Amino acid sequence: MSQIRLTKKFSFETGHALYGHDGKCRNLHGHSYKLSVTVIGTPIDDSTNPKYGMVIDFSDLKKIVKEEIVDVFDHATVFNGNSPHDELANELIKRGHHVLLVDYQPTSEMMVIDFANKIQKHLPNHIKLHSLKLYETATSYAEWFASDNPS
Ligand SMILES: Nc1nc2c(c(=O)[nH]1)N=C([C@H](O)[C@H](O)COP(=O)(O)OP(=O)(O)OP(=O)(O)O)CN2
Ligand SMILES: [Zn+2]
Repeated sequence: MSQIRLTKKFSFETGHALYGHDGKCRNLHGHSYKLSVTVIGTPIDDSTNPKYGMVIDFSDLKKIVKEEIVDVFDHATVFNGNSPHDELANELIKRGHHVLLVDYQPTSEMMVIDFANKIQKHLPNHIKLHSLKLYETATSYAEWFASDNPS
């Protein structure tokens, strides 16, 4: 049976600041992130299986990505918890804001690595994460490919 790549697209609005950056991105600002998630596998060959002909039901892929990424990052502000921004973040959390303290600099590169790890943990064994593409702006994106990152 052929290997097929399947892609679903997501979007979410997230704020961030790059502590120590030597340009405008050190300031608190936000993006309308666009994330494309591509998995690879063979379509189910059992006509009695309700998922017959599918690599993965798009709605099952959506559930994983929504729970792990979209619902967590949407309308949140992401700060590098390993930087002095942790003080500001903790003050915002105390005041009831949706803040994420991550253990990395929240660039598109580092976010796409985090997302790959989160998605991989929830995929069934027979389906592999092929790649992720994360648009931070209309003209800037980071990509993660499984083939570039053998485990
Ligand atoms: N390698 C990276 N460089 C930058 C990142 C990043 O995540 N990885 N992030 C930023 C800023 O957060 C922000 O995304 C600005 O990006 P930029 O493409 O410079 O945005 P512009 O609005 O200037 O885009 P134009 O389309 O060129 O106007 C900075 N760098
Ligand atoms: Zn930015």
